[in-house]
Amino acid sequence: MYKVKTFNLISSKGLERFSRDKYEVSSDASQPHAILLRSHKLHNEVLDNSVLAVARAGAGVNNVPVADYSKRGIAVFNTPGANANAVKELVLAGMLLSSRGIKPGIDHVSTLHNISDAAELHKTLEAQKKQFSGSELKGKTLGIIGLGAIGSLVADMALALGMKVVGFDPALSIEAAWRLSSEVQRAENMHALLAKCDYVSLHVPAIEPTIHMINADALAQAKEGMVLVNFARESIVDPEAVANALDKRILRTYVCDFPEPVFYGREDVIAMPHIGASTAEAEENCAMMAADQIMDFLENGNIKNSVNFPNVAMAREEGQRIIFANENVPKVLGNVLSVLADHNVNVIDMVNKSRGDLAYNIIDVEKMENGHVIDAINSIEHVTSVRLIN
Ligand SMILES: NC(=O)c1ccc[n+]([C@@H]2O[C@H](COP(=O)([O-])OP(=O)(O)OC[C@H]3O[C@@H](n4cnc5c(N)ncnc54)[C@H](O)[C@@H]3O)[C@@H](O)[C@H]2O)c1
Ligand SMILES: O=C(O)[C@H](O)COP(=O)(O)O
Repeated sequence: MYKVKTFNLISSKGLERFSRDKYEVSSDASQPHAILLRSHKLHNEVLDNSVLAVARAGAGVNNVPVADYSKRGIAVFNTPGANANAVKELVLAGMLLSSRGIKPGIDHVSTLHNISDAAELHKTLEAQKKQFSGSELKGKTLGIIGLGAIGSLVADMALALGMKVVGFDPALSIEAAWRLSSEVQRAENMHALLAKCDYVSLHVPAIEPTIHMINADALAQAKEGMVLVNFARESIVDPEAVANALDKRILRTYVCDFPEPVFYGREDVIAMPHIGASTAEAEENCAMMAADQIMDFLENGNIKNSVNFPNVAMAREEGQRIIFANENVPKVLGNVLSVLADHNVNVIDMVNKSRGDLAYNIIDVEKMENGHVIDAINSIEHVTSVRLIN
């Protein structure tokens, strides 16, 4: 029986993927084989040695200490693109809220509840509505920083609305480049993008090079009156620098999914409670993808959408499967094969792949009589985890 421990509310559509005869899934599982979570922060959790995999039902893995887990041979997964449409739609809402008097207009209407005569109410509203006029998105320029799953959908949406789109992504993958519309203009650097855009939307992961990438220096380059939209992470912007740019009217509005104390009381900040991915569809997509990835990893050792391990998949053969991870240094695979030879174990098929400092291996072998093989592999220098699947 495999045990999966959950944090956060995970969609039942995902939890139902785990068959009850093979899996025990609960928020209080002890000695779990896998963790399934959303935004719960794992940095302060002591993780049982039983854990083989951590799956983030979502995109951002900044709540998971990935580097520490890599050293322990724990595979970390996310669910690329599974919530991208939900975020894209809220980006549109954010841009519309920043451009039209939608929120103040609705608030104003609710203050007129004591006018009981319909004709008088209509007359008052018509007389006052000029305070809530705005401008259109069509014809304006949107800059997108980060053109991955979300950024590329935001680009398509903006082009369909008649906006011009400028993008910046120095780490763009080939796959993401294929997805991108040829109408997206490429900015040479972030400053060039900031200088010419009426709206700028951030879609980068929270990693060392992106922390506070929107700081005082960057905002000094911004086109006056720009709207900054941040559905990525709070740490991508320096909140003090954003507040300062709003004070100086360099920024017209800051739209974000990550409220900060410094923004309270400001009418030029539209802050939402991290609900970019909070749609039934996104929650289901993420949970189902994460559950499938955990099951294929636990049952077959296959890896898809890991953020620290290489993608590896090998069809199952008769016999048994040995799976091990190791530091990516010479001789480890050779030493493991020597152990198998010493114990008279016949190899049927194998795959070895590396990613950065890590290597991952699947070896299918004829059924072994000797129970000490796994212990022997475990004691080889640089092997970080090993297991046997029957
Ligand atoms: N508000 C929410 O609820 C919500 C939901 C989903 C994702 N997110 C956030 O959005 C981020 C992006 O999600 P995604 O699904 O598009 O991820 P993704 O991995 O598909 O795309 C991220 C893109 O950012 C690019 N990038 C990396 N460093 C960069 C840099 N320094 N400058 C410019 N581009 C850079 C990458 O090359 C990649 O193309 C996530 O990491 C997460 O933090 C938030
Ligand atoms: O990175 C993500 O996928 C989002 O921030 C979603 O977070 P959530 O799963 O807590 O809604």
